[in-house]
Amino acid sequence: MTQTVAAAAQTVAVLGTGKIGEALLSGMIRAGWPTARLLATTRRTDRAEELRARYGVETVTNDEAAKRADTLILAVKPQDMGRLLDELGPHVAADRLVVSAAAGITTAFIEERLAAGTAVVRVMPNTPVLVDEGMSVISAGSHATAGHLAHTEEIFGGVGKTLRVPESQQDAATALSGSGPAYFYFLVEAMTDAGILLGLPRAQAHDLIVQAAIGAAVMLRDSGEHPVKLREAVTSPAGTTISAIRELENHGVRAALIAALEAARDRSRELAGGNG
Ligand SMILES: NC(=O)C1=CN([C@@H]2O[C@H](COP(=O)(O)OP(=O)(O)OC[C@H]3O[C@@H](n4cnc5c(N)ncnc54)[C@H](OP(=O)(O)O)[C@@H]3O)[C@@H](O)[C@H]2O)C=CC1
Ligand SMILES: O=C(O)[C@@H]1CCC=N1
Repeated sequence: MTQTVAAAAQTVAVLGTGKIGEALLSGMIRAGWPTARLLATTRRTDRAEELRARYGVETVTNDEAAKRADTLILAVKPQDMGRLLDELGPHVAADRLVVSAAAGITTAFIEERLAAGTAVVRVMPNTPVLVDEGMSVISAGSHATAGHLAHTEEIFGGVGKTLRVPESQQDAATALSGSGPAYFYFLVEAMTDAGILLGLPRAQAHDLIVQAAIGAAVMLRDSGEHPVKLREAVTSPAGTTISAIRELENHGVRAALIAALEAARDRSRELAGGNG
């Protein structure tokens, strides 16, 4: 997908180019950002070499990224954020936009460690940005303007959908959307094991479940129907599906999912406190 990048004159740096940082970097390149306008930072030189070879982007130190980039996307682990901000603080001019993709880290946590008035935006993306089907949930910090939010949407909108929420909803959004893909992979893994139990070869079981997941996802997205209605259409009287649903209810799968997402939300809330 090649798009016109209105803000192409802007330089964007990804600081901490691991799994999500690389996914974003590759997505921005697919969306038409000139590599000359992108910078990446890493902690290890072998990782920097890998990124240069794979994408042709310049890799620099965190200080240099802070000096040269208009927008800094912070993609280190929440536990590394305090240290990174201590390192960056003196080098980030107050006219820069700082975007954090870290779970749990509040915009206030970042603002306190940067020059007064620096614009900060908090974003929770997810790994389907790798296939341009990401979801990025966006909240403004106290100095971020409509222009800063629009610029952030331009970056993340190139690799999927975006949604603005008040920052008070970010931990919940992280539980649903940031972590969300992992729950579906977990279900596919478990259902493939069930296929083995029922005597199917693993590859065939995998293909059947993945296609069921894709079909169900497209119907959920495109039909406009409530999931209950879609499930009822599969569930024939005295048939196979209701036998399975009874077992899911007997095993408390609905309650387990609610508890799981609540635990993810609570962990997100804890993470800003994990910086020392
Ligand atoms: N993975 C996901 O699905 C999602 C992750 N996130 C958030 O993204 C962030 C990163 O997660 P993820 O990509 O999974 O983790 P990774 O560990 O893959 O990426 C973090 C990267 O940051 C590097 N790093 C750490 N400190 C520095 C530093 N001071 N300077 C430069 N680079 C540094 C690490 O280097 P090294 O390799 O040497 O450790 C690592 O490559 C987290 O805050 C997470 O909450 C948000 C949404 C989804
Ligand atoms: O597991 C995590 O903490 C990160 C944040 C959302 C998805 N992965």
